[in-house]
Amino acid sequence: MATLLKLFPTCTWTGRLAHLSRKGWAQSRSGRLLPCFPASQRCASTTSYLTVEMDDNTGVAVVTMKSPPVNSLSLDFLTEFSISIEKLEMDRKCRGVILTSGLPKVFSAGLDIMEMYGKGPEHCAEFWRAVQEMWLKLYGSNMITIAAVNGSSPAGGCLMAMACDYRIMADNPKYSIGLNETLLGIVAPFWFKDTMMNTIGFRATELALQLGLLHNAPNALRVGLVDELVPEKEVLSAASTAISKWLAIPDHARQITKSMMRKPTIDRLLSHRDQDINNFVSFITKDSIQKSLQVYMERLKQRKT
Ligand SMILES: CC/C=C\CCC/C=C/C(=O)SCCNC(=O)CCNC(=O)[C@H](O)C(C)(C)COP(=O)(O)OP(=O)(O)OC[C@H]1O[C@@H](n2cnc3c(N)ncnc32)[C@H](O)[C@@H]1OP(=O)(O)O
Repeated sequence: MATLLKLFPTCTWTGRLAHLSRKGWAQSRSGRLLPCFPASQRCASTTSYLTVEMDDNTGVAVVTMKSPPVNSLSLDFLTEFSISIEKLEMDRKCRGVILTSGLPKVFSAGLDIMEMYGKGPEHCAEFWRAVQEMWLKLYGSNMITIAAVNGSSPAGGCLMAMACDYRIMADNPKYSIGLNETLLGIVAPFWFKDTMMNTIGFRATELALQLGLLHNAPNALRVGLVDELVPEKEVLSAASTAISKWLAIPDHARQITKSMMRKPTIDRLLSHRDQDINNFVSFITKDSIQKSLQVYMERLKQRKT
């Protein structure tokens, strides 16, 4: 408990653990005093954008993104996200993470466009490093990672989901997922492309990236961008069921296998990290690209009227 309190300073215990720590014993029917073990030990910590609920019994943490209106990935959000994943990674009891959204209709709207619009080169560089960090933490995690995609998930939101080991999406044709960067007049970087290729293969990625395809849920399942579709209300419970299969595999064997599959892709970014930041900064600060972002944002806002 001490370790978890160190990791989650704002931690509040739920279930019967608080009761146990006060009393610690229960009376059996025959009247004997028996040590009382809690049925479940849950620990929840909340930051500005995330809630992390750790269940010590299962070793699974549910990370819920809650940054209204659309869970866009701002610099602050990304920083908090990476810190939370790092903390879970260091927690020896945590073997798996379910990533989901606490907002209706949206898993994540992807990178916060306002972090890339009208900002100077230093800010853009800091932002891009945070985007890289989020991906490195998630794609390179030793933990089992399941994305419970309970809403739309364009661009950076899709990257987040693809960085997980398994994706379950709400069976709602109104929800879409994909790397739609070209629709904004921008280009998905090589490691976004690599992540998608590793997920759905070369040809499907070539089509998806050039056309900026946002697949609705049934199409996402068809191309293999998600692994399961379930009724919206069941996304989280389906993720719990799915993760139990992964938990049954010995950690060391699963982790080495995961690393074998993902390391070359991760190493490619690590060995070009600064160059990738410089590319991003010089691309995104171009007047023509700034104009494209402005037009895209205006269209987004007009859609509502
Ligand atoms: C060399 C490499 C160079 C560059 C690489 C860059 C890679 C970029 C990756 C990205 O992730 S770019 C972001 C792409 N994201 C999108 O295109 C998503 C846009 N949003 C939507 O499609 C929808 O908002 C939605 C997610 C489907 C949700 O729809 P809904 O109807 O529920 O909400 P609404 O559209 O009304 O939006 C509410 C509110 O939020 C603002 N918004 C939406 N998305 C973003 C975003 N990504 N960043 C910042 N702000 C966003 C939207 O404008 C509305 O604002 P308002 O209430 O003030 O009008």
